[in-house]
Amino acid sequence: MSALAASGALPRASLLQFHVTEDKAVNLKTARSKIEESLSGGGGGEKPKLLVLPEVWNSPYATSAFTEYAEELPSVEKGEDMMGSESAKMLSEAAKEFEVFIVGGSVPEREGEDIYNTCMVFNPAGVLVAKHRKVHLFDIDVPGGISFKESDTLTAGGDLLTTFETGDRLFGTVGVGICYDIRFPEMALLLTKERDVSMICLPGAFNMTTGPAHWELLQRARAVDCQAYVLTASPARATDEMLEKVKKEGKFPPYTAWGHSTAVNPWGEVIGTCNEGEAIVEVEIDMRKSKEMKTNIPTALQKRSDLYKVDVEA
Ligand SMILES: O=C(O)CCC(=O)C(=O)O
Repeated sequence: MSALAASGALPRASLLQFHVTEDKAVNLKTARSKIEESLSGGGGGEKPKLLVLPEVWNSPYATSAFTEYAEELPSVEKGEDMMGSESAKMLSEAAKEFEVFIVGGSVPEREGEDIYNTCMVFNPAGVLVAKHRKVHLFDIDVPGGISFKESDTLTAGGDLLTTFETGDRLFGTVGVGICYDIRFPEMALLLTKERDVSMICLPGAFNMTTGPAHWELLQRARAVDCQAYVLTASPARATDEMLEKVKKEGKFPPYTAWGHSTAVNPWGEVIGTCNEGEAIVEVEIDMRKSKEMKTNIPTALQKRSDLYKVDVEA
């Protein structure tokens, strides 16, 4: 039995769901205060060791806003050089101060002429350890439902598999995707096949059409496909009053997020979730459950690669 099991102390992770406004300074302040709140340890128990923030938390979720709010972000290779990015600086400082892994939701990133939807991950020393640029852009048109075209302003990332290491006493190898990426089982399957992830974190911002139908379903599906935990964090849904204000005074079209930040275990069970308002969802993670599933139902070994392949280009 591992020391972890003997002490009974399983590591915890928290999903931070909060409102996003048109005011970047306010968004930075909100995110920082939610990080602090999630680690204030009211119950006297173990503090979470990993936090997940929502997709696009420093800017309105509007294609017309991304260029204006975009920041040049550091690269993993450049370590602590934050390139003057306020968002990277805040996340790095908070990770270091509170000694916690932060999967920093996503923010619009500028590199040359291109704008990406990018997730940065900081380790408890405040070092950038992973960066994922959304690979599958959210371009859909559901008549009578939702039309959105991220590719109007965003460029898709070219690196499919993003992971970081937390060690076997925490969450093992963790994969990262962003929102629409969750619809592509091949990506999740490759995270398992190539990197043997125990957990996949996906900041997201589903909507009122696909949210009720697919948000939880996709998370449970990916958890069972990959035999891993799936953690998502969404912005809180704007209240009617907030939406009215944006419609009257706002610069960008309003976006109504589904909310419902959720954690699913490798068995496919929802172990933590919330409604549409601001929330902090804290869950226990037992990465041995992922290993157990992979041993007990060894689908990875039973694939008929003679008949079909899920493959990644080097
Ligand atoms: O897949 C969906 O239905 C929603 C995706 C989305 O909102 C996003 O990628 O930002």
